[in-house]
Amino acid sequence: MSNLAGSEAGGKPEKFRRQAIEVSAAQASILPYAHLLDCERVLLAEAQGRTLAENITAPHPYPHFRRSGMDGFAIISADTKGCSSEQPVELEVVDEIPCGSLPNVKLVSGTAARIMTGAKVPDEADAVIMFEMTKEIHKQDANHQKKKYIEIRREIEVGKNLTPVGLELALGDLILEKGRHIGTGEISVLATFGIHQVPVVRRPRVAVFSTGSELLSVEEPLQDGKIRNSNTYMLANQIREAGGEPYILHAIEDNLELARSKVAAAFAQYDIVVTTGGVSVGDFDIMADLVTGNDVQMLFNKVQMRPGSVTTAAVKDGKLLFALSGNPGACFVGFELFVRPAIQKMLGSSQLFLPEFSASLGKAYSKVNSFTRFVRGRLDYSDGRVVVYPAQLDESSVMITIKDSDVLIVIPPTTTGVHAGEMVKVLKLPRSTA
Ligand SMILES: Nc1nc2c(c(=O)[nH]1)N[C@H]1C(S)=C(S)[C@@H](COP(=O)(O)OP(=O)(O)OC[C@H]3O[C@@H](n4cnc5c(N)ncnc54)[C@H](O)[C@@H]3O)O[C@H]1N2
Ligand code: MOO
Repeated sequence: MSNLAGSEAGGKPEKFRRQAIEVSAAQASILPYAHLLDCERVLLAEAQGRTLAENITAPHPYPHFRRSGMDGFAIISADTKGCSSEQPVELEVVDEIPCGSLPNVKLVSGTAARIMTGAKVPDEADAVIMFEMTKEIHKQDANHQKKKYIEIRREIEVGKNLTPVGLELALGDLILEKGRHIGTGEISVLATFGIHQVPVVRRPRVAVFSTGSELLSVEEPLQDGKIRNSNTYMLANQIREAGGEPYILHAIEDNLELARSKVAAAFAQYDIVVTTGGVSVGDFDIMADLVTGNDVQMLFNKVQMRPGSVTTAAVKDGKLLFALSGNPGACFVGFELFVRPAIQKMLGSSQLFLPEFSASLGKAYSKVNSFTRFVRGRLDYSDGRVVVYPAQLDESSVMITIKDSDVLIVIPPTTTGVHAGEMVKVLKLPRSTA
């Protein structure tokens, strides 16, 4: 279906007269519309990957009791003063303290308590000597009662093998700050402090539309001239990685009015709408017109970047609409640079953008460009240095190298290309282990 409904001023439709803005300006224009979402509580076992909605402070010190670091004997260290192989000291073993139990007997000078790793050390003891450094001796007293002693042949210093109260955290310490992504270490902390209902920010609900009559659904057999809709699934995964909840909706047909009503309906239900394709200047590229309607405020429709120069963003009913390119490489990059920060901001995250670092370029990159390029790349750590290699095929239309990429290499506008060995800025992709 034709889409010649676009506003035509001066002969050419609006979509041909776009003003390319800088990436940072485009990113900044989005953020005021990404509002922090409300808090919900989830079970600890389901908290992985979520974002904390509240500061968590320590409800008790950790550890909260003095703990033995070894299997051995709790002793009063002063009893070992001056002892040696020539002058060993003998202590009577008067108690046995397994993990989880409390001491039964008050220790006095000359006595020791057998104790296991992690058990509470008797208050009177100030050190633990490990089994391997003692010799057990069995004796009978005058009443023929069996008694156990340990022989110690060296001085033991105060505090040896003993973990003090609050070594890791004091009562009231800030343990985890709101906005923090919950990963393995955070889960361990939350479990330690008994926070079994975790306050997290609700995930943004992100609707994904594809456009284009060339698209087949993934279960359909291949047809000549058509391709399967891979971007929708790629985007759904990126949304999940960024902390959002993807909702795959039916494709938008190349019909402007129908598209408008579908997008409007989506905004009633979802926090963000993302589309892929139909954003360039082709006869059936309706997204350009869709973002110029009365009820839609366009933020940008061209960015000084490759791939994805036609990436478009708009606001409708106070919510963000991202119209990403249909070319898989451009769609991928557009999401990471613009949609990810919006999702992260809605989650209250402290890290909105992909983390940046510098690395040496492993292979010359010779393409010239007046716009900044975000080139898919692979990290290599050989010879103790971080080197990045641009993908062999990095065209906007190429899909296959996305799977091999850890990073986006930022190549500034250049007329000469960048030589091997030059330092380049690199953006870490979420899948990266760097
Ligand atoms: N005359 C001009 N033509 C083009 C320009 C231009 O400035 N002037 N820009 C080019 C650039 S750069 C890009 S990038 C593309 C952007 O195109 P669209 O975003 O409008 O996307 P489509 O035309 O719909 O599709 C492009 C390409 O991607 C494939 N595609 C689309 N959707 C999907 C999907 N869901 N899964 C997988 N692949 C998809 C589609 O079949 C096309 O091959 O425009 C250039 N043209
Ligand atoms: O700018 Mo197009 O969006 O990739 O190459």
